[in-house]
Amino acid sequence: MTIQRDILITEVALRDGSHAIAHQYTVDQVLRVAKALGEAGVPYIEVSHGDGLGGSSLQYGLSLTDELKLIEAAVSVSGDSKVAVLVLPGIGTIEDMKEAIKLGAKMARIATHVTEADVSAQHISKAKDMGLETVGFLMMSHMAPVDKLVEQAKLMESYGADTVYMVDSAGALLPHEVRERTRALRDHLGVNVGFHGHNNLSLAMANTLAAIEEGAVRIDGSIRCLGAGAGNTQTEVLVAVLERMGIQTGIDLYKIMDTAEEVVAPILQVPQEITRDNLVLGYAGVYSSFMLHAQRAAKKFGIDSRDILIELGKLKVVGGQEDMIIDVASEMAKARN
Ligand SMILES: CC[C@H](O)CC(=O)C(=O)O
Ligand SMILES: [Mn+2]
Repeated sequence: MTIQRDILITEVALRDGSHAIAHQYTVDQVLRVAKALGEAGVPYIEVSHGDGLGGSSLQYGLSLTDELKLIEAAVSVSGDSKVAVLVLPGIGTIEDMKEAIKLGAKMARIATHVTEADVSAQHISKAKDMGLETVGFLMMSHMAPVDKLVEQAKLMESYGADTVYMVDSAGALLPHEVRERTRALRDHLGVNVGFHGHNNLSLAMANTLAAIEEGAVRIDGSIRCLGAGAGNTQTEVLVAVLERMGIQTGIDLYKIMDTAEEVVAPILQVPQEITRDNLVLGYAGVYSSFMLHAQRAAKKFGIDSRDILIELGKLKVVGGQEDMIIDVASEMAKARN
């Protein structure tokens, strides 16, 4: 039987959520979550270190478990769901993708800063050659004006991406900005448009609906908001809202709610809430994945983590510049003494 899906959801808790739990996923947790997501009918499940394949490092945070073991575990229990991997050129290599394919990964999402799509050329074309469904993932999309975003998305399309995502990494975009950007992408691309939000300003759902209304057909969610910062658009809530709107996701509402409550909630180290630090991520336009790093630096140097995040926002620090968090905190501590 073919399942009707108007919108294809990629569940990112087993990748983006890795940031929220300091990359401490165990094989057992991944087995339980991926099995339940598969049974609920989630079409795509992303599994990798939070910063993508090869991300386990002192700079980004060491994984408790080798991500290849986590991918293998997810593939073994996820049934008809496809397992996806995230790859940031400069961190994850073509060899890493080959390993993931051997284990059964079916989709690669190649992520770059919103103005640096050119560095994705080789990864996107290789991923396509190797038979993967391929997504271009333009992170920190709030940092580029609409025409720049479109230009960069077109580059990814030209390299062979099947879908290009606007990624609101900081949860900083407002609904009218998402609307305008999605419409422009829709007007200028021949491939699917996707949206990945973060809930730091409590706008992930509103932004997701704005993106869908303007033609986005690929949407990311994290179950129980298990994503970086305040998490992403909450998958089980999104399924319910879309069902009310008559939009089919092909996901079983009761099963995804049960997964959230019984399988994912016990994994959370703290509830995923819009804490003051998460709010500041969205307000200042800072990478959601910087949160735990900033909190650690705040503790070490005795600085208010909000001041560090605001300064990082002013400096327009982007992914890969995690070392700047320590620099900023130590400069602030020096200036104070
Ligand atoms: C550092 C990679 C990042 O977590 C990817 C992502 O989900 C985002 O930019 O929001
Ligand atoms: Mn994210």
